Amino acid sequence: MSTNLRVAFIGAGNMAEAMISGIVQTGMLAPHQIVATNRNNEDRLLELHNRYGIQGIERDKVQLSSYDVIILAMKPKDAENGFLSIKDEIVPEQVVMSVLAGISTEYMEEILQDRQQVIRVMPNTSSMLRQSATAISPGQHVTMKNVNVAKSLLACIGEVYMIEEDQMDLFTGIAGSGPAYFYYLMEHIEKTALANGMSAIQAREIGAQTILGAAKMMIEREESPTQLRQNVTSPNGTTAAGLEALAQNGGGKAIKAAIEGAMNRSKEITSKLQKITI
Ligand SMILES: NC(=O)C1=CN([C@@H]2O[C@H](COP(=O)(O)OP(=O)(O)OC[C@H]3O[C@@H](n4cnc5c(N)ncnc54)[C@H](OP(=O)(O)O)[C@@H]3O)[C@@H](O)[C@H]2O)C=CC1
Ligand SMILES: O=C(O)[C@@H]1CCC=N1
Repeated sequence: MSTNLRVAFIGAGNMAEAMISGIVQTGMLAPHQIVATNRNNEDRLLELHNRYGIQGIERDKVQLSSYDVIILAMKPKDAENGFLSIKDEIVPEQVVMSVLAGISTEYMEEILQDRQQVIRVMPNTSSMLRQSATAISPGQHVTMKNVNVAKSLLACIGEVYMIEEDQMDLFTGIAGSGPAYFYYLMEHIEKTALANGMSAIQAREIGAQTILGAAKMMIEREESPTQLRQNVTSPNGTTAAGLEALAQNGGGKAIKAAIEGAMNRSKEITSKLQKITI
């Protein structure tokens, strides 16, 4: 499905690129319907233009009034500057999405004012291959039409989940930050494989295929993860030995700590920013 929608990314880093890559692949928007801008890295704007055909334009040359959707994608520490920099150029009919961790719709509405339509979004970098798990929480002034626009735009980058905003920190801990936990796991798989004589190329391919296969089983089969794990585990076999070593080394606790660590950091960002604005 193609549309006339025009989308502006304010912030042109890793997350913006992953989303642009996914959106352009679907053909829902032609590249010229997308602009990306940043603070001052012109080489990066040219790079995105060369890779995806989108417009990469310096901030002061982007006419925000001609875009339907504005997606903020700078770091949370730059949120205040970022939001204030668009405030006087937008109207409430436009929808402002933010992918910033810890930035609430309340913060966005307060800083932008005028009953601005806002949506908090948490994608992940698997957007690059259209495999993101993306959450959205609409603000209080956004129309159902624009929620649907957001859903169909974000469907270009993977699965979309509409969640209550009080679950957004947890979602961030599981899915926004989540790919990094699997990359970390993979780094250790590779390291161990190399230390035991396997080539780096083989280790990467075999480790990734194993993670992919397990993920597909969890998506396509009805058995619980516990059942799927038990199906791999023969009594007194190799998996039992591996799982025992994992438990003895705090594997489960480490996963819980990782998710809660990220979740708590998201909450901390929210409360620190509230202190700045109030
Ligand atoms: N990376 C990830 O996996 C995910 C990230 N996010 C969120 O996405 C956001 C961006 O992360 P990421 O892409 O990794 O960060 P990057 O550091 O890669 O990119 C940040 C971008 O923001 C730009 N920028 C900063 N301030 C402004 C401003 N005032 N106006 C316009 N552009 C500005 C920077 O421009 P310049 O280089 O010119 O300074 C840069 O292009 C974060 O808030 C993060 O929480 C959400 C989900 C996943
Ligand atoms: O690390 C971060 O803060 C961002 C948000 C989720 C993933 N990356």
